[in-house]
Amino acid sequence: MALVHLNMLWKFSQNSTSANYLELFSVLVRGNALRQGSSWRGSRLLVALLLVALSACGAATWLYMTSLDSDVTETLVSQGELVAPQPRVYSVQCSEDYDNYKRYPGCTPQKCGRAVTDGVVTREEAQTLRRLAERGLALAGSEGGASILDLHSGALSMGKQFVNIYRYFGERLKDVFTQEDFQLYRDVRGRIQEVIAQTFGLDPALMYLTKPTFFSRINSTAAKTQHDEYWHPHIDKVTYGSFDYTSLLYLSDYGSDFTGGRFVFMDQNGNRTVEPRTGRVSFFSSGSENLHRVEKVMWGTRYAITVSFTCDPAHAISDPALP
Ligand SMILES: O=C(O)CCC(=O)C(=O)O
Ligand SMILES: [Fe+2]
Repeated sequence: MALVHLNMLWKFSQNSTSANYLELFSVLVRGNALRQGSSWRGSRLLVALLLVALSACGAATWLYMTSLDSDVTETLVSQGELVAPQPRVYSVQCSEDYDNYKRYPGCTPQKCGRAVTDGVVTREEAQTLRRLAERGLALAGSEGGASILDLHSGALSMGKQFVNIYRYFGERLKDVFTQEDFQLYRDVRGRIQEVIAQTFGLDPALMYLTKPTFFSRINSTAAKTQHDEYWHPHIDKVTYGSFDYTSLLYLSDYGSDFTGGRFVFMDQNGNRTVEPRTGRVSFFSSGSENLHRVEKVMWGTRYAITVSFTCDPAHAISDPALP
């Protein structure tokens, strides 16, 4: 279509000489200049004034809209930063959620907030855990969205459901995971527990690992079941019940391994994001003071581990172990 138009224009221009065009143009310009003189200058001034007024209106509207927009995003920690040796801590007021549960002195949140540290798990350790996740999830995986491997219960996404890796793969698992892999998971879990206790002023001996604790792999393929829709805003204490402190250990890098997939705290006055970085631990009290979501992954693959703690010994689980 566009080609036909271009051809027509070309043929048209062949029939009129450029001299004719120039003559016509100069007559028009001279005629206009003589007739319109000062009124032309006046209308140019008017147009300029109109443009200035319009830009001022535009700027004012933009300022007003951004001040109302609750979607304004602040980056708490970017991928490129290295937060070490001390965690970066942001305090928030505790919600009343904890009042609905039995209180455990030395553990139940009295101080709430969120924190990020790159000083607890090394990049190498995170890469080893990532390879563990890759091998485990390669056994099956969901049909899209997020895939989960829970080393404690053995739950592994398979198509639209879950299988139990310990039952389904039995002895063959020894070719996939080593005792050292599980030892590393236990070490890392212990260090995360320590840093959470230090940050929130708790007794680490009164905190217990709780379920689910899982590796997640997220890519940009469309989720086929609700299970695999990882992006919904949620409160961990509501979603998982037993959680008092949630931690996330990231096993890949925002920006180079994947895009999208930032972690978003959804506060009343705006969003605050944490950009995943290999070896980064992000942790927070699990009540509604920390409503959050994960952005949809646009490109690449994002790996993370969710490791969470309860104050209620009845909800404690033992560390995952190879059978
Ligand atoms: O992977 C993340 O960054 C967050 C996952 C999450 O919100 C959860 O496991 O409850
Ligand atoms: Fe969550």
